Amino acid sequence: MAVFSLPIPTDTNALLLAAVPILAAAVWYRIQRRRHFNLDAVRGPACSSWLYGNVHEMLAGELGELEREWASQHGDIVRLQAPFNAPVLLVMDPKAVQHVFTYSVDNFHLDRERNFFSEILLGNALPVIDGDKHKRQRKILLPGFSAAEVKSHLGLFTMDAGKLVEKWKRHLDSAKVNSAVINTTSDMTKATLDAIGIVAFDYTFDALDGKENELTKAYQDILFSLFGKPRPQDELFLSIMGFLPASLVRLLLTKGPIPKLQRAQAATKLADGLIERSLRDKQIQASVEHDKSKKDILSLISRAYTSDNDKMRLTDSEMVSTMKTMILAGNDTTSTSLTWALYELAKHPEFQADLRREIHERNTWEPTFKELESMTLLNATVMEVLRMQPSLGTVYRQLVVDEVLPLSTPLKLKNGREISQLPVPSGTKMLVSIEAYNRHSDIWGPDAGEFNPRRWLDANGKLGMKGYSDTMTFGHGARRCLGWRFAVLEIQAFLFQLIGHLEFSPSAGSEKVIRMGGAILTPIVPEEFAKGAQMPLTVGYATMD
Ligand code: HEM
Repeated sequence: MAVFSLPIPTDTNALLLAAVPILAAAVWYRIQRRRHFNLDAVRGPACSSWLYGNVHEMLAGELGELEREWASQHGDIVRLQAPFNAPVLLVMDPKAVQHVFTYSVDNFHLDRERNFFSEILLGNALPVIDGDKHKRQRKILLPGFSAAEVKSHLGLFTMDAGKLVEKWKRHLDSAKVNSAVINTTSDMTKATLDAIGIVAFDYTFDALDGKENELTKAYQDILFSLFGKPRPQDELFLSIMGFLPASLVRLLLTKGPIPKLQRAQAATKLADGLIERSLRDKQIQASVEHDKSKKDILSLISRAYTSDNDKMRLTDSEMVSTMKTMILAGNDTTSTSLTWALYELAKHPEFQADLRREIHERNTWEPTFKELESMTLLNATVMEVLRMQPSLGTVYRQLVVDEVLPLSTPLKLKNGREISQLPVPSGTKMLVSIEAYNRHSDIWGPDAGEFNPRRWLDANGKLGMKGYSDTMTFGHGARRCLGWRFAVLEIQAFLFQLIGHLEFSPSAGSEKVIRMGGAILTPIVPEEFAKGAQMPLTVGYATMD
């Protein structure tokens, strides 16, 4: 019998039956391909050191510089090298970045080794935990960050911004000058620390008034000193930690003679003491008075703490960790964004003048939440600054399952083959670039690298459809920044006062400023690296219309 005369199954069941082995073979083939895909096939820059790798070159440089160069040579996913030739993927492809954030808590965990350092500062807080623990804690905290709660802090933000304006005006008056160069970043950090102290746990730092406070000093530049400008041997140290059990690493880091970490330990000890004292007072207040009028986050959480529902109750150590997170995650990020906002506006004087006009048109120094929300240029400025200058330029992840990354643009491999999705094995480490997403020309057009707040406006000059969630500045998905509404309102309120009252222009120092990533996007004058964050701008009185 000829082959062609073999009976061909014609009914649906038989067709399905025949399709099963074919489908199974296809699935098996895909799984095998995923498993056996070798990341060495992904292109990346040459690396001269097997021992140190080349990740540190990127983290120690100006944010975005090397990333852009590598993307133009190798594509939007680049293979870098950690010490001992371990692959690290630099992820800049927009679809892949979104995918990582969306599945962060389950599949793309925090980087194990870097997380040990965050743990020293924060304990078992939200930005340090993964999986179900993370989901539970986030559910408890979310109500404290709702739009209604956040609105109630506007008066405080306006007052603190007013204090900063007064301080800089006093500086000009006492020097009897109309303008002077001021290191804006230093006072900005103090002003936002004062705000977060009250907002988070009703604590008065009075940092802007120059009150000596051990905690203020301990937290000054702490993230930059811990994570900023890593050296090759720091990356080697991290890699060696990867071979050790977690308990031994924790022992080494907490008891070892590492100056950076000793400073972090000291800051943590101080913060723990202060927060534990405040916490005890709040718990007594919450249980005795049932005072629902207090809006600070600690009061809100304390009320939850007295809840009868076990699942909705934070433990003592979780409460302390949460408060430390508010100070660390909420302060440097916001003050940095504000500092970069002044820098961008100083470099764009016409736009600064237009924004000032919009502020003066309000005829008030105490705008309501609704008024701030309705201000076209103010919101366009905040969105554009957050796009161009994301406080966290890069986040670190480690895959805990085999995954396939979807890609916006096909990726060319070393052998010339193009792939439209990238299989990545479990355990792979990744640097996920928020900055690359925010400046990607496929999303933002050919002028993606330029500061242009008007890109947020439609043809009628009104705020268009895009909003704060269109950039990756606050992350995305299950780990999206809990405090984004706080940050946006605080930045709006501060810019309203600062631009309304004062005028900012570049100085000789600000022309030299570079953007250091690694930790928080920090403005640094390279030849004065030891001085830490600096943004020297010329500050003068604004012309009142
Ligand atoms: C401009 C200011 C801010 C920026 C750019 C920013 C950015 C971010 C980003 C990118 C993440 C996600 C990190 C990741 O996926 O690994 C994050 C998480 C977080 N942020 Fe912010 N943040 C800002 C302000 C704040 C403020 C004011 C607070 C609190 C008052 C805050 C609290 C948090 C917390 C608790 C998390 C962890 C969320 C989670 O893991 O579920 N942030 N932030």
